[in-house]
Amino acid sequence: METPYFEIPCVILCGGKSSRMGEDKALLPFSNYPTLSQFQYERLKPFFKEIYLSSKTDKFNFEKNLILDKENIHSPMVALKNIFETLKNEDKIFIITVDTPFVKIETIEKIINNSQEYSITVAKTEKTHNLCGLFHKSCLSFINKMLEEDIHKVGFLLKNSATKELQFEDEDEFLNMNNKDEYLKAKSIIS
Ligand SMILES: Nc1nc2c(ncn2[C@@H]2O[C@H](COP(=O)(O)OP(=O)(O)OP(=O)(O)O)[C@@H](O)[C@H]2O)c(=O)[nH]1
Repeated sequence: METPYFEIPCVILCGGKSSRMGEDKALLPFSNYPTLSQFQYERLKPFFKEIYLSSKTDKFNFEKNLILDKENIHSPMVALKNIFETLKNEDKIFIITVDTPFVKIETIEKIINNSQEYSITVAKTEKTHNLCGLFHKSCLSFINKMLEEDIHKVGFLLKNSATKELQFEDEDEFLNMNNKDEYLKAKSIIS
């Protein structure tokens, strides 16, 4: 099979509070990398025309492209706003979270290839993976409207946009690390 290459940017969300983890999950060691952020960045980089980390501060100790949030409040909606405003010449951006290191490239390819007529195309297994998918810049006006009204739920954005939820079967692929148990589980899978 040919290695995919996507002519769009990918942005990895790394600026959350990590309150359930108790420490910044973006900076936890993972696999052979000093941090999960670097793992996710290096793993996805070869497949996209550009790759970025989205965060509140430059807390990363490696060479990378970075998009800093302009607002201090913790919210993925704030991150999405800053991403679209920074990459303003891009129509479509692939968004993924730092804490989902097992999402397959074939899955990303399927999402991108099935996104044509939608504003947002995200992965779904039993639940919808709101921040694993392709977002079109047409979302930005609704994101701004939500932020004006202090609404921060990504689910609300999806419900009110032309969203396609693409079904996948492998739940393990979407393992995300919110707490220490999930981190230990992910580490045992990767090593
Ligand atoms: N850039 C940026 N990313 C964010 C922000 N808030 C959340 N994220 C990212 O969005 C993704 C989903 O966040 P969650 O895992 O639900 O929340 P979290 O804040 O990291 O963790 P909890 O405090 O335990 O809920 C993660 O990859 C976060 O790093 C933000 O304000 N700015």
